[in-house]
Amino acid sequence: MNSQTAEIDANIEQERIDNLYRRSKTASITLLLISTVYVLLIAKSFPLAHLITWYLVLVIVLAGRLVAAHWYESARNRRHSLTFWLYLFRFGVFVAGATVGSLNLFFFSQESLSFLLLAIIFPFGIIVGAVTILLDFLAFFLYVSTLMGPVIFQTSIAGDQLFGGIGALTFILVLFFLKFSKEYNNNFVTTSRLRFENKALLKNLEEERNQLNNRLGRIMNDSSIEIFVFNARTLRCLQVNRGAIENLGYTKEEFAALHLPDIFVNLDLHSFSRLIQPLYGGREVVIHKGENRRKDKSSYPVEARLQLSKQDDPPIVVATVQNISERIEWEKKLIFQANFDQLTGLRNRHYIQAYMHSVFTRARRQQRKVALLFMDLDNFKNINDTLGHDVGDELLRQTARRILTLLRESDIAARTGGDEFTVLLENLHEVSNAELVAGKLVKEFRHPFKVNGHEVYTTISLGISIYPDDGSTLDQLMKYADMAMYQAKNNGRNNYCFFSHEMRRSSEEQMMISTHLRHAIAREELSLYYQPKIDIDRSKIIGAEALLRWHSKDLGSISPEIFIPLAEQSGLINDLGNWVLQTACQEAMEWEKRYGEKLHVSVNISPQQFRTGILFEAVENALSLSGLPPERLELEITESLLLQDSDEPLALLRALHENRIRLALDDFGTGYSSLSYLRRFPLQVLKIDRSFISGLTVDQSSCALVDAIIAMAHSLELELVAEGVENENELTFLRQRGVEIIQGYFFSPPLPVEKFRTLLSEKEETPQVQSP
Ligand SMILES: Nc1nc2c(ncn2[C@@H]2O[C@@H]3COP(=O)(O)O[C@H]4[C@@H](O)[C@H](n5cnc6c(=O)[nH]c(N)nc65)O[C@@H]4COP(=O)(O)O[C@H]3[C@H]2O)c(=O)[nH]1
Repeated sequence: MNSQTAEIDANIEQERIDNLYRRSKTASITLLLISTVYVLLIAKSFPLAHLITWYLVLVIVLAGRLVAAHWYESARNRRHSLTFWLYLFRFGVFVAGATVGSLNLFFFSQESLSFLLLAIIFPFGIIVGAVTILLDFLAFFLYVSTLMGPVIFQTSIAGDQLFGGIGALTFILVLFFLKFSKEYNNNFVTTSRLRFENKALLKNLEEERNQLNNRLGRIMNDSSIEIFVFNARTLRCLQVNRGAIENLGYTKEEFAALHLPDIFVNLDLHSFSRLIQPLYGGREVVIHKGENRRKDKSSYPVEARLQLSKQDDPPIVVATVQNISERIEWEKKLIFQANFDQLTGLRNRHYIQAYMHSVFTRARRQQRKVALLFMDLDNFKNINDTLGHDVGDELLRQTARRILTLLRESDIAARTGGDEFTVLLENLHEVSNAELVAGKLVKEFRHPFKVNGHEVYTTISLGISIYPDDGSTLDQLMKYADMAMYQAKNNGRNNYCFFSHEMRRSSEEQMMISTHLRHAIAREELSLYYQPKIDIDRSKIIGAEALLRWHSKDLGSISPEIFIPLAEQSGLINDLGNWVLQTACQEAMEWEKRYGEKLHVSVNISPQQFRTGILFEAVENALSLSGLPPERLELEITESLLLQDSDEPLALLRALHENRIRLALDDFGTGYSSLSYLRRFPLQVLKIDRSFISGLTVDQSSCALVDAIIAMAHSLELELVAEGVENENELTFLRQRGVEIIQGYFFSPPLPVEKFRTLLSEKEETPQVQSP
């Protein structure tokens, strides 16, 4: 039995005994009254002295019970145990029952039936009352047996059948009363138990709730969050937790004199009432972001959750307040990270994207234009690769500063990519204003940068698009400015260019051509033409240059001068280049097989093919597939490749040279032709560009230049090829200066495979001018 059950049992016992003693007073007095009446009723039939004696005994017994009840009430639990009081009560009941019952023992008459009924009804009446009063079965049993025992005894010994019958009936009724009392007592115990158990349960719940409240109270009090309780009407501060005291610097007593506006900056009675209005309408919480003022008048940002308790009178507002300084700092950092470029501190692409909407709206409203200037550093990649990333980063930082010095405050500059910068010029009256800024920017970048001890030269190419003339979305404007920038680059870099719709058309056209070009190999639309190279002295074809042709089934014939740059831009040049290498090598082997001619074949190689690093493998592959000896393959490279800062092309050219592949420098004289790089690179052939050849007969300077190139080639022991020879005069000029190999329309244009084969099969000493 656990302590709670024992306690409940003790409580039930206590209640039962309380009940017994409490009711015993009334019961005793009632019994005295009934007995008095009864004695008076039978006084005539029995000696009076006996009856008075009995009556006195009864009075004494009942007085004893009253004293016992009084004694219990005044001294219960203090001096004696419950068992003592129960025994005492049972004893009292026994004595009282025996006293009353003895009446029928001593004063019984068999003369009259009415006496008999009276003698039975009298104790029965008492028992009926006792059933509900005597909540102790043993006490009831003692009472009933002592009360009724004498009557049953007297009737059973009377010898009269009727008397005997009544006695028997009385006995049965006594048994019934005993059973009833037993059940009544059990009921009492059960109901009391239930009641005490419920009470204990409620007490437990209450204790738990108090514990929880205490714990919550403690936690709330110790929390760093500030908690304020205000009178909702007067806004007087009623209660605060430790967090509030510590954060605001007031004492508890000082708080008691404060009102909400003393703590919450910018919240007076009126604005606060408006703020908490929804709480009266049923909303649970109102969130208020503002500032709290400390005692020293400093303030800090807070987020307050306001809740209303309408049950209190007057209603109270509980404000749970959190210092959000750190959160705001984080938010600021996040906003910065999301919108600003970490390296340069300029805005980033995300910012521009988010900002553009309002820029367009403003421009529409004010009927002004917006210019988007898009630029990149012309040789940033080289600087980064050769001088390192630290220099690259610093250069970008200085670029940002340089851009900012030229802009007005209302202009927006952003870094929108690696070395890409975007400038937004709002509020333009004239498009020419944008041109002015663009011109200043380009000019500014002509001055060198001082970066980590290096003097770095970098120019910018800049494209401009205009809202709303060129486009109405940021994507369009960016795309068009980008196109314009590429145009600026094509125009020779270091300048700016406005977007034009012509540009867009040509860009769309280029896009379309690129798309078709992607499928050109698979659709077998490509072919190679071969232009013979003639050894003038021997009047003999000594080789041929392979020139790519594309006849698109959808677009018709497209010049290599159009599709080769597109292939270079899109990266397709590698696939095309590999195809050219394989086809040309195989064809050169065909010439040998068919006509016994061991001619060399020249293939043009784009600088892009050098960048990917797969050229060497592609050359090896073409040679091994065709079986062409490497010394009969000539690769024509352009000057721009040799001008690259990187050592990669040089290493590759050396590797090709070591593998006995011939290397020719194409278009010599058009770029920065210089002796130094001619010496550095393992070249065997120099091709004089056709622009000089065509100028030979008309222009003295071309003659001088060609003379110089020839002298240079001879001094370096390089083989010379003059391309674009179109007439006798040019041929004579070149022959006189010792140029041995000629290529040009004068002898033959580039020919399709079959025609070139026919040319070879004819084996004419000097080929005649032919048409393709
Ligand atoms: N006016 C005139 N032109 C003459 C004469 N003789 C030859 N030509 C043309 O001059 C160009 C010579 O090729 P290129 O300078 O390498 O210039 C080539 C070359 O840079 C590029 N290209 C052609 N095929 C390929 C290729 O397979 N790969 C690469 N990477 N580029 C190629 O396309 C350019 C143009 O090629 P084509 O249109 O075939 O133009 C060819 C040829 O048809 C002449 O007497 N007078």
